[in-house]
Amino acid sequence: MSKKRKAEETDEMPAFISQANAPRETETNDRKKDKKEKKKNKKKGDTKKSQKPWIPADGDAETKPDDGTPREKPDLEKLNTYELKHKPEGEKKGDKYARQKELRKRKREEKEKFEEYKAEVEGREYVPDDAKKRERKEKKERKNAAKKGQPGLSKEEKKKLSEERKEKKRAARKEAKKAEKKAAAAAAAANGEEEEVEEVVMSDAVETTKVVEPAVEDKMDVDSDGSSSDSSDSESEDEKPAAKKSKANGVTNGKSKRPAEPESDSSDSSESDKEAAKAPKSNGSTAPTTANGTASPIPADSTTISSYMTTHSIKITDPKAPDTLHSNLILSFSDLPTVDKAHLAPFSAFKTPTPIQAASWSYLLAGRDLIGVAETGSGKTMAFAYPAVQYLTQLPKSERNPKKTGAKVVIVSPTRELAMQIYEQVELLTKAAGLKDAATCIYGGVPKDPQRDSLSKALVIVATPGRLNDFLEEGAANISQARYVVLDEADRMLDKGFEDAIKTILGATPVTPKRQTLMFTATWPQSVRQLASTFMTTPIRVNINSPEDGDLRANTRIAQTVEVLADGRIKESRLLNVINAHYRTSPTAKSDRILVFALYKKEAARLENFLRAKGIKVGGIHGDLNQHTRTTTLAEFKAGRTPVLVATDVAARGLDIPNVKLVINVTFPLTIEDYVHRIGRTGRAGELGKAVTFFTDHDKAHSGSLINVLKAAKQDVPEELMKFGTTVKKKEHASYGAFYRDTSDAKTATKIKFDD
Ligand SMILES: Nc1ncnc2c1ncn2[C@@H]1O[C@H](COP(=O)(O)OP(=O)(O)OP(=O)(O)O)[C@@H](O)[C@H]1O
Repeated sequence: MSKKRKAEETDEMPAFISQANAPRETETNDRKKDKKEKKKNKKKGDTKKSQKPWIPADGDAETKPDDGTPREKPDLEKLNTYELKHKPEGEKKGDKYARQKELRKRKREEKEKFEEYKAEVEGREYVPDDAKKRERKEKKERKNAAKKGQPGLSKEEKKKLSEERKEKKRAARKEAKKAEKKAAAAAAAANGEEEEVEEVVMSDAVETTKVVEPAVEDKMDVDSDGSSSDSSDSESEDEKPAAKKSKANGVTNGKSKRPAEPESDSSDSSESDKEAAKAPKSNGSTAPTTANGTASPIPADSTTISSYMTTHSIKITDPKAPDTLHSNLILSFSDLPTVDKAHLAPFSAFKTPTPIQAASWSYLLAGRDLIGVAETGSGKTMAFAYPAVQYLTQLPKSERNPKKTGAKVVIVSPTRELAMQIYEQVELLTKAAGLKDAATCIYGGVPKDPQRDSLSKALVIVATPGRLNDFLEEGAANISQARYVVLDEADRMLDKGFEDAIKTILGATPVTPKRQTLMFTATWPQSVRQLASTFMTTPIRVNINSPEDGDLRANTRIAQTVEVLADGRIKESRLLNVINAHYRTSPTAKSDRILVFALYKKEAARLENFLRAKGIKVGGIHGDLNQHTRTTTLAEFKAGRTPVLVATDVAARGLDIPNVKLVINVTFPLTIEDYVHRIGRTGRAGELGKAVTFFTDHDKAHSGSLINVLKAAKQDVPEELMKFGTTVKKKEHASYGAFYRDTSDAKTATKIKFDD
C-alpha cells in the first residue's frame, strides 16, 4: 500500500478501523498522540468526545444494561425550552440529536420573533434571517461571478478599474445634486421667488445679526486664512457637516447668530463689540431663513407690522435703539430661522405665533437680553423655549456634551408644578430638534438621587430655585457655561422669598453680557425692576397689552366678578352656590374644571373637605401635601376625573390646565399680582373664562389695586367695592424701597350685607 493510500485510509475510515489496520509505528505514535490529547482535554476540563472513535447511534444500547423497560420517546414538541435543554435519564444518542435540533429550532424561532417585534417597535420593515442569508449568498455569488469574469487582472488594471468605478459614482452624485438644484429653482420660481434672493437674504442675515461664535470647524477656517470660507467651496463634496449646518442656518460664512461661547471668559473682542454683535438691526433685515432652509422674504412689510403692533398693543423698547421702528416681528412660523421643518412640530396645532412670540423671537434668536411682559396664557413658555432649543442646535457638537460642559440652558420657575410643565414643553421642542433626553427637571419634595444623575446628562435644566441651589452647593450641577438663562414668573423670582437663591444661581452662570438673560411674566411691578436690571445687559422690553407704568393688566377674556361679603363666614355656602350655579348653566359643564383658591394651607384643606362632604369630586394642592400627592392630584384634575381643585397660591402661576372655565377666589391673595395670575388660570390661549372673587373687610387694603385691574380690563366695579377706597398701596421691596400711588376718589368703607 502506498504511503498516499495509507494516509487516505487513515482520514476516511472510522478511527477504530484505521487504527487496527495501521502499521505498528503509526499505531504507537497515534496512541501517544491520543494520550497527549486526552491529558490536554482533562486539564481544560473539556469532555469533548471528538477524539473518541465513532460509535453507532444505538451504541448506548450495547454498553448499558437493558432493564427490560421499553424506552418511550418524548414528544419534543410538547417540551418547553428548559426541558429541551436538559438530557433526560437514559436518553439515546439519536434522541439527543433530535432534542438538540428541536432546541435550536425553538431558539431560532424565538430570535426571529424578537427581531420582528424590535422591527415593529423601531418602525422598520422586518427582514427574516433566511432572507438576509439568501441575500448575502446571492451577493457573494454575484461578486464571485464578477471576479471570474475578469480573470488574471494585474494590480494596475484592478486599480484602474476601481478608479473608474469611483469616478462613475462621483459623476452620478453630481448629476443628482444638479437635478436637486434644478428642482429647487423650479419650485422657487413657482413660488414667485428669484433664485438670487436666497443668497442676498442669507448674507443679509449674517451681516445684520452680526454673529459671533463660529462653529469649531468653521473657526479653524476663519483662523487659518483670516477670512471665512468661500461659499462656493461648500458645494464641494468634502464640505464638513458643521459648515453645511451653518450654511443651512442661513449663515454663509460659518458664523452663528448667538453670543460667543468662549472656553474661558477672556475674549479678543471688547464687550461693546459683543454687545453690538448681539443687536439685530431693526430695519427688518434680520431676515430669518424659513423653516425649509430657504431665505424668507422680509417677514412682513412695515405697514403690516405696525398695524399688527397696534392691534395687539405691542410696545418694544430697545435702550440701544430708542428711536427705531421695530419691525422685525415674526408673524408666521414659516418665517422662523430654523434649518429643519421638523423643529416646528410642536407648533403644528397653532395657526400663528402669539404676539409675545412674534415680538420676542427675533431678538432672542439674535442673542439679546429681554424682559417679556404679556398676559396670562399668551404662550410665553414657547416664546423663551423655542430660541433656547435653537441655541442648542446651533452649538458645535463638542459644545453639546453636558458631561464636559455642563448645562447650556437654565430655566427657573417658582413652583414645582410649573417647572414640570415647562419641562414638558421644552421636551417637545428638544425631541423635535433631534436632541434626545437633552433636558431635566429639578425640583424639591422628591428624592435627589435620580435628579443628581440626570444633571450630568442635561443640556437644559428646568428647576425650582431651592433644589437647584442644593445641587450647586454640593457641586452636582454645573451651570458655569449656561449662557441662556430664563427666569419665568420673573417678578416672583425676584421677590424677597427667592431673591437670594436667584442671586446664587445667576452667580454660578457666566457673567452678563456673556450670559443671555430672559425674564418673562404677566405682571412686572416697579418693586422688582431695579433689581432685575442688575442681572441684565441693556435688555429689550417687550410689552403686550400691558402698560409701561407698571399698572397691571389682567387677561381681558376673563369675565371678573367681585362679591363683597359682609361676613366671611358665609364664604363656604357661597362657594357651593357658585359651583352649583356654574354646573347648572354652563353648556360645557361636563368637561369644565373649576379652580378654587384659598390663601392658607389649612383653609384649602378645610374647603376641600367641605366640598367633598357636599358630594363634589374635588382634589387639593398645597404645601402641606407631599409631592407625590400634589402631582397625582393635579394629573387627576387635568384629566377631569376630579373636576374641582382647591389650591393655595402654589397653583396660582403658570399652570396651563385645559378647560378651566371658572376660578373662584375664596380668600383674596396677598398681592394684586397674585390675583392676576390666579384668575389667569382660565381664559388661556384665546379661550374665554370666568372669575369670581369674594372680598371682605379683611381685604380692603387691596381694594384700590383691584378696582384698577377691573377698570383696565373694562369690567364692572361693584359699588360696594368702591366704598373700601381706591388708594393703591404699591409693593415695597426690601432693598429698593416702596412704590406708592395715591388716588383721590377714595371713599370710606362701610360693611355691606350680602344676601344669598
Ligand atoms: N402660537 C400659539 N398659538 C396658540 N396657542 C399657543 C401658542 N403658543 C402656545 N400656545 C398655548 O397657549 C397656552 C398657554 O401658554 P403658556 O402656558 O406658555 O402661557 P403663559 O403666557 O406662560 O401663561 P402664564 O402667564 O399663566 O404663565 C398653552 O396651552 C400653549 O400650548
